[in-house]
Amino acid sequence: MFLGVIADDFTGAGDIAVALAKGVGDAGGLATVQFLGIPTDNAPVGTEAGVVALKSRSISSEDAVSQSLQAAEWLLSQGAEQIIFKYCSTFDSTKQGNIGPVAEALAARLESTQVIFCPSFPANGRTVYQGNLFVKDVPLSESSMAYHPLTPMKDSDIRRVLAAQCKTAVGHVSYPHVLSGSENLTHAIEQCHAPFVVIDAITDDDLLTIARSQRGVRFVTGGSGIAPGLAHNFISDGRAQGQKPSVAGVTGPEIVLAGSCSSATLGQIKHHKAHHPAKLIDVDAVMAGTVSADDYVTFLLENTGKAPLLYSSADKAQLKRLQEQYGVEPVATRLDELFGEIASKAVSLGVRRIVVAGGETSGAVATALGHASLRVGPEIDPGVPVLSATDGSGVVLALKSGNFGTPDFFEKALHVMGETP
Ligand SMILES: Nc1ncnc2c1ncn2[C@@H]1O[C@H](COP(=O)(O)OP(=O)(O)O)[C@@H](O)[C@H]1O
Ligand SMILES: O=C(O)[C@@H](O)C(=O)COP(=O)(O)O
Repeated sequence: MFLGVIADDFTGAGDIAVALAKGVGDAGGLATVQFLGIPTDNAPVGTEAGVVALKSRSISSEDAVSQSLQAAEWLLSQGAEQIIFKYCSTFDSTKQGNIGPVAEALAARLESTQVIFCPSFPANGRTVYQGNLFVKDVPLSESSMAYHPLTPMKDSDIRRVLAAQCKTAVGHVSYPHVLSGSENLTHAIEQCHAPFVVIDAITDDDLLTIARSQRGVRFVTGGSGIAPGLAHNFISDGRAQGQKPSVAGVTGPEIVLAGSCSSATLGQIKHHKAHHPAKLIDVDAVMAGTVSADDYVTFLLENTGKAPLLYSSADKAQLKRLQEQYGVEPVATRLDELFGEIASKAVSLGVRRIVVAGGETSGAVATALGHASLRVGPEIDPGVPVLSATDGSGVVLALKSGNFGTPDFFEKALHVMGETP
């Protein structure tokens, strides 16, 4: 294993896994496997990049640090030379962290005196300029991320967001240094004299420059945007051959589950509902215990073949009412459990293709399904691959970050899952 990734949620893990597997242009990427939780066994022979998916974004900082350190130990034991801490391209975090505390702990373990922070992901409209994160043409704090159910992002200046989460000094390397090429950039990073360095990046070319500057660096942090270049470092050095991600297609019964309340998912639900059977989860009934997973599984199984959608997703006003009435954590936890239970019942009854919208929701579903690892297949939309269980169960998953994907994503995902390379 050349590269080891610790991802703070399951959709983010798939996002970076496909970026590493694709690499740069025709040169291809690394043989990448995504692990669900901290593995107990060795990685499959031939794994060049291993991505450990944690569900550590919204848990306590202590737990996030402890799990991330354990993941790092396993990756190091598999031979990983470079460790990446992958967080969201919108820097999703709570007031306490967990980006800052986890990065501090990993930097100490890996004896890194300087660490870059690079969430930029231009393919999905996330760029960083003057230390401020933009989502398409608006600052982060004016995007829908300001209303996220668990990690509302109210400040676009990620230098300030990071500094508030940790004791380590946070510096900044500005855009002109990135434009000046990787050698000059390396020098600018050193000159910054702060242990944590936020770097501006607007285009994919900028990310390649930044990735080149990180060749041989033991610890890097970022979104998935920087990953193709980091994979490419091993290919251009002649250490890996480069390959294209592919997995065998599956055409079995299908379901779509959405727990994300992000604006892209709300648009995808609206689009999908117009032509497919869809059911909204009655959150009040769930909280009162008057509906069960079985009720919803029945709806899904009655409609397989027609791409049935089950969703809890709510708009800003509904979300506010539900969270005020039941509490943010209790309602999210109950819905995550429900989605997990529904998915595992559906698989036991023959469902083989599952599309999930939402990072936490995907984490709950994938954990409930219990696959130890997933092979990375083709990319459906930027940052969302087909993932195929390696345990012979024939299950394929598409775990979509809330704000990723075109309006027709759900149908498209089911179609790509069925394609054989
Ligand atoms: N109607 C709802 N009311 C309150 N919370 C909800 C509702 N629907 C979903 N949630 C919770 O909101 C969170 C959405 O987060 P997530 O799945 O990570 O989506 P995203 O990828 O958009 O961030 C989940 O924990 C989910 O259980
Ligand atoms: O980096 C990204 O934007 C994604 O990989 C990601 O982590 C998004 O998080 P969710 O929307 O919570 O899935």
